[in-house]
Amino acid sequence: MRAEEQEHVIEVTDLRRVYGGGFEAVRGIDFSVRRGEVFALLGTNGAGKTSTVELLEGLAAPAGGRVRVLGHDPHTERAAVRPRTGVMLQEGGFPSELTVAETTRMWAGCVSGARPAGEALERVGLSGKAHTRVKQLSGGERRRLDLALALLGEPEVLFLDEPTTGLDAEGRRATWDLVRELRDGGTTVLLTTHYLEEAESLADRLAILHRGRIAATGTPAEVTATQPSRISFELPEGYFVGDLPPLGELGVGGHETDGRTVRLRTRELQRAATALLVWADRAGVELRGLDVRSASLEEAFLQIAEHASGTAAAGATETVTATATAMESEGYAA
Ligand SMILES: Nc1ncnc2c1ncn2[C@@H]1O[C@H](COP(=O)(O)OP(=O)(O)OP(=O)(O)O)[C@@H](O)[C@H]1O
Repeated sequence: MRAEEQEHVIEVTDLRRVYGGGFEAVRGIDFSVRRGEVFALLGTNGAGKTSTVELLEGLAAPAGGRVRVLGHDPHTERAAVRPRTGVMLQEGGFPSELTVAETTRMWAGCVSGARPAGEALERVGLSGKAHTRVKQLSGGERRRLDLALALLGEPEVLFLDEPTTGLDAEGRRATWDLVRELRDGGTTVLLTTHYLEEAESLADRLAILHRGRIAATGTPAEVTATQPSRISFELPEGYFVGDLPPLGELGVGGHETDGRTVRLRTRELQRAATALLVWADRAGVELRGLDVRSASLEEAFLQIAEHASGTAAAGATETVTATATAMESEGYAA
């Protein structure tokens, strides 16, 4: 790996965000993103994803901890960071009477060294809508316009807050392709998403946020590997669970039955599946509906969120009595 690829372009340490009234939306999180990586922030509604991204973008000051983007504090050294980053917020909020081309040109006027408007629109597949008024765009087309504007300055770091919300399957895939293309060109991308498939397919690494804390982080495969694999099948006629080989010896950590359907959970998938198939073969029976699968990111996400809910229940209503210096300074106070 080249030295510049190891460079952390985003570094977050014990980051906290407190809103007016003392609500702590981000409760001390740590992560870093290397140059050229796609990093996804996942989380349930209200987990703190947007609150975190806004701190990375320098839109607000943290209540505690430290954030560095390209080696600078994005809030106090905004002038050094802003020209090198592209931001796609959840709500673009453009004047709805302007056309797509006018909006793009207007935005380009605020960006130093902006690429031509036509090129940015071409990149996101909006060239055909250049003369359409923004108010006449579909939700998905607006998201693509947001993305075109974020790309105008050819940013080194791109922040995408739910970039594919409202896009149809084709639009979503086109956006994924574009993100991969940007990553391959060396752009660092931090995105938030509700779509686990999106994170699984795009992210080099991810963090699952839950109630302002990181509940799990790693590559999609590492996060998924924290969950057991599953085997399900129908018990053959005349057989009971007790007739199966001893489940504990197969590395099966738990099982459920639903009528004749048996579901096993195991961290030793190959051993458990092999023993089961050998048993069925020797008994001369068919395991109907046999389904053997590793955990998906979705299962990992649901398990982690559920577990974190249980352990965080006591702290769910936690607020902090923030000091005035820790409070938001940019109109976020309630
Ligand atoms: N301006 C604000 N004032 C007070 N609380 C806020 C403010 N903005 C957000 N919050 C609260 O902070 C928490 C985190 O919100 P945030 O928007 O960061 O979550 P999110 O993970 O992006 O959620 P979603 O997936 O729903 O977009 C929520 O409980 C939200 O209600």
